Amino acid sequence: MNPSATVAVTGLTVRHRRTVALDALDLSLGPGVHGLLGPNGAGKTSLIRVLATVAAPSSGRVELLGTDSAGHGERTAIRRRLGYLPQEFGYYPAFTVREFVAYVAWLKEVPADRAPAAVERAVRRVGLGDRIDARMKTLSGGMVRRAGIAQAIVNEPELLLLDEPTAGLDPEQRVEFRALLRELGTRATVVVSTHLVEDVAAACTDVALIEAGRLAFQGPTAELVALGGDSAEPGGSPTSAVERGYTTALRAHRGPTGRARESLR
Ligand SMILES: Nc1ncnc2c1ncn2[C@@H]1O[C@H](COP(=O)(O)OP(=O)(O)OP(=O)(O)O)[C@@H](O)[C@H]1O
Repeated sequence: MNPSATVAVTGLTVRHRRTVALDALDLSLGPGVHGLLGPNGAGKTSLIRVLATVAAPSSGRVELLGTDSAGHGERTAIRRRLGYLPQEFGYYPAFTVREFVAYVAWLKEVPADRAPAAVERAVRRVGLGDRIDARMKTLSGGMVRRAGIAQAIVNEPELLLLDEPTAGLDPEQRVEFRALLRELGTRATVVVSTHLVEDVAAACTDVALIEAGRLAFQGPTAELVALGGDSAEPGGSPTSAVERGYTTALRAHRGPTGRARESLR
């Protein structure tokens, strides 16, 4: 396990009643943008929820930002330094975008003298500057998602966890959001769960592919692309190259029986 890792997970098992969502997973991540990929039900949300400290592991060890997250006090300290966008999140519909993001800044203990500027900067960074004083209930679904991203980055987190952040964003916003991700990943450890391979091709330095609660592939995006081999189609796009790598890695992980087995690396 890399000693400089900001996320170090060993033997992580998460069970929901009889379902094993994560099966003794080992994972180590450092700064950069990590695309978290996998089929429906692979365990992506279960993993992000444990990393966000909102769900407890059934067993295993989870070290975040150099601290074991098992202790209550440690979790509180970690939360100040992380940002989290859940797949679905609640908000007071009568809050303005500014109030919504400021409330999270307060929860994260952003110093009061710095909070107003931090809120404005986060809202501007997601392209909602002109709607900062609009009430949440008047926003479109994609705008609510962007407000959700703003609350996740308001404390300049060292660990940023985004569960399907591009769902509902229009194409222009997706392009801008990917640029923001790349910028955030120069300093922070960013984990983005997504089904959109375009997100991975455009914004992720690394990929972790999970299936049936186990790691099927982990490495630089270029390595996943290389696994897919040369394009059969002339002028194949970077997106189709990631798709081929994804499929090849999953098939190798499943083996000839078609069932998941040990990870590739
Ligand atoms: N609250 C729950 N109760 C029971 N089973 C659950 C619960 N949450 C998740 N599961 C199960 O755990 C497994 C992993 O689910 P999880 O949501 O982590 O997958 P995912 O990779 O995020 O899926 P998707 O791509 O569909 O969002 C699935 O089999 C799912 O049905």
